[in-house]
Amino acid sequence: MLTDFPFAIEEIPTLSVEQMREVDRIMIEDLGIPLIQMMEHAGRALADVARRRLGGSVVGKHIIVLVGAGHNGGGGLVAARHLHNWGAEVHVLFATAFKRLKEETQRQYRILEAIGVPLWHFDDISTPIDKPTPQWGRAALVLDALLGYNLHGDPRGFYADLIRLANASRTPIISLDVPSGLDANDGTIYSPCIEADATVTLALPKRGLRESPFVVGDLYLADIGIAPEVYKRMGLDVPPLFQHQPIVRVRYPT
Ligand SMILES: NC(=O)C1=CN([C@@H]2O[C@H](COP(=O)(O)OP(=O)(O)OC[C@H]3O[C@@H](n4cnc5c(N)ncnc54)[C@H](O)[C@@H]3O)[C@@H](O)[C@H]2O)[C@@H](O)CC1
Ligand SMILES: [K+]
Repeated sequence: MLTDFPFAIEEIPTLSVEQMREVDRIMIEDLGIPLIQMMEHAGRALADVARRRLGGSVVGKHIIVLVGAGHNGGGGLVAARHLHNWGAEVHVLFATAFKRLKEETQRQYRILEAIGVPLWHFDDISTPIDKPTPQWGRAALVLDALLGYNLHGDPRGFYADLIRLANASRTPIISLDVPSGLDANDGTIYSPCIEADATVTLALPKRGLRESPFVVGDLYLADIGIAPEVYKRMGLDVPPLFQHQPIVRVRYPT
């Protein structure tokens, strides 16, 4: 199912970051759908694609989840929880301190802490940053939930360190929404940028994804429950993308 190519990217409206923010605003403020609900769908979709790309089961598989301060990070923490529940050995690496996390992301952090999923702040790990930490050698998969559509400029500090570590590890990477380091609006590839094997983007593709298939990898589109009325209100004509399944593959022009 997930391997179908029901839609070519040019058949689907691609959104600017500003339009995506407007989708969020209408959903939350006008329709009363809380962010945490969309975040749950986002993270669950990321976990589903991870399981599928690992052959259908994650039992005993070592998965590293890279998490930033924003809602992209929150989605990564949701995915970490579902993969843990499905039997994976999940390690979460944060690029920043708990107090810097956005409120909804802190909530997800506390849930994982209560469950007992290993949570590492990047500078807890004394390993020199230029050598992959031991887990990287064992990892079957890395999930990139460091930066989403609110990236501004070159990734800084531990974000940059984790991006370099992930790329250097040669472990397959699945990015949430956009590969961290790629500008969701104009496709600028900042330095460093995650080189994803796959990207699970949310609701509709962001414009920047069209320009750079080589860092995006295989592109999946995940249903996070956006009502068609939201797009109508924005003057967007969106086909019924998720009529058969909650996640669809999107193909780039050959
Ligand atoms: N409708 C949607 O599209 C939804 C989107 N969600 C997620 O929310 C994300 C956007 O969330 P946010 O607005 O919190 O932003 P992000 O999660 O994209 O990250 C912003 C954070 O990263 C930091 N940052 C930005 N540029 C940086 C740089 N160059 N170096 C280091 N740190 C940097 C900022 O300080 C900020 O804390 C989307 O990408 C998506 O993953 C979902 O949670 C909910 C619904
Ligand atoms: K990301």
